Amino acid sequence: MKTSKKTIYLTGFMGAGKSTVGKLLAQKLGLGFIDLDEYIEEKSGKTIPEIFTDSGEACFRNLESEALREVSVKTAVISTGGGVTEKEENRKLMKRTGTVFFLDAPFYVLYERIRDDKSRPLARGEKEVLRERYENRRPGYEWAALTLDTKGCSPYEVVQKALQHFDE
Ligand SMILES: Nc1ncnc2c1ncn2[C@@H]1O[C@H](COP(=O)(O)OP(=O)(O)OP(=O)(O)O)[C@@H](O)[C@H]1O
Ligand SMILES: O=C(O)C1=C[C@@H](O)[C@@H](O)[C@H](O)C1
Ligand SMILES: [Mg+2]
Repeated sequence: MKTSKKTIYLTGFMGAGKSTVGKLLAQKLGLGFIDLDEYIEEKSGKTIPEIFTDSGEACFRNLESEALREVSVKTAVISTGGGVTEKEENRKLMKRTGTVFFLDAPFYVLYERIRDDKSRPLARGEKEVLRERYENRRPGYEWAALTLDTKGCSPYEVVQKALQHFDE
């Protein structure tokens, strides 16, 4: 499938490279870049760990959906948070307003990328609980229009793979 749509959503589990790849892809396409997690942090004046600690995951999910609605009118590469695909309303909104990519990798690859980074509240707990979350979320990710396998690829190589899906 080729795309010419100007709003690009990158989805996938924590550590898939959405933020890293999104920034590079936006440069290559000459589009703006929005990182949904950073957008939420700027809007709320709190870091994501602070939001989770002060208000809990359910509150974060509401802020996330609200932020997604706001950015969905932009022409940009939008790197989402790892849990944005959990809600059907978010998946439908992304599909309606842009092209959705799924950055895929096996759990063990992702775990190695995120295990020492404490900025993700949901990645701080037990490895097996995180693996279960990954398995439960896969159908939501697989719902994307385009899947990019990132295993063994550098972020630059993932960008090259993504670019193959765009019209000139
Ligand atoms: N293709 C890749 N190969 C190796 N390391 C990568 C790759 N993509 C990202 N990384 C590294 O993995 C870590 C997580 O990447 P990044 O923050 O982009 O993930 P994310 O998908 O945005 O995660 P989150 O859902 O938590 O926002 C970073 O240290 C980044 O440098
Ligand atoms: O996978 C998730 O649920 C999350 C991923 C991050 O991008 C942040 O949105 C937050 O840490 C939650
Ligand atoms: Mg990110």
